[in-house]
Amino acid sequence: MLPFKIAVAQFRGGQSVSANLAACLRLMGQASQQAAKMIFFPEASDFIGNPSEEAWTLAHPLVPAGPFLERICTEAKQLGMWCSVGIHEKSPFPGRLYNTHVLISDQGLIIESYRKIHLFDVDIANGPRLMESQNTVAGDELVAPVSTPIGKVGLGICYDLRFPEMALALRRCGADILTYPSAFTAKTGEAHWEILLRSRAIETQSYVVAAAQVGQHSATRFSYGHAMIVDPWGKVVADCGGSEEGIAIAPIELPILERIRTEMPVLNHRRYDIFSNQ
Ligand SMILES: O=C(O)CNC(=O)[C@H](CS)NC(=O)CCC(=O)C(=O)O
Repeated sequence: MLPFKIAVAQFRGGQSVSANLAACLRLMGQASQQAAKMIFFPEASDFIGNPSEEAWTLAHPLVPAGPFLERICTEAKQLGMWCSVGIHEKSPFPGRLYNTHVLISDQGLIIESYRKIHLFDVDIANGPRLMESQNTVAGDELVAPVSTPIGKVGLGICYDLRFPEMALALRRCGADILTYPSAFTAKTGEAHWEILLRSRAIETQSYVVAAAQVGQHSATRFSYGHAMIVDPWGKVVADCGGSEEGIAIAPIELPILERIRTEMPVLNHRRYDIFSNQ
């Protein structure tokens, strides 16, 4: 049997949920034409760059899901395509949201969700100053990798990819594919994005799939793009580039992953007797 193909997507999100939804549906159509079994969308695919009071009114819980997620689920079912998507989820704390990664099956069902555990509170000279925790509540759970037709998918989000202990924990829990829907800043993206993604792939010997926001979202917000797929050897096998909306396709070949893990069994070589597991 041929390996399943997946599509990693990028687009320039904005404040309008309907415009962002239209972009996602366009990209799902393209992925379907190329026979992708699963599509991966960026962090904050529902909206990005809105004032926080407006974000609170636009966000929905997962149950019942809001119109954005409902429509993506319907399309996933119609096309028979699995889907990973980053959205804002309304939290029980007034005015505050979770930054959530949702996994949808080819039956259009929400199979799993993960709330970002590392929040991006940074202040870089001549670079971004973003205080995510001002309107976002951190999740506090790692979610077990999800069985899908392409393999077991471990869920992260954006800034999480800077924390190798999380990637390794997902690998120990059985992940074959690590996913980081993202909205990386231009400055940090240029310096770190590809290196971080390849590092997580090499050290966990897993596929890494990172969908991305791209381009200018608002006067103050610009994302780096380069949505990509990295194979378990650390090779970039798909890259959407730094400017355009689009998808890039690659096959997921689990036999290659198994061979790499067998030939160099780094997981078995870890010295937890010296370096604590925690
Ligand atoms: O708030 C939203 O609506 C969407 N969320 C984001 O854009 C998040 C939090 S501000 N961005 C990142 O985590 C960038 C990380 C990054 O750029 C790095 O680690 O260098």
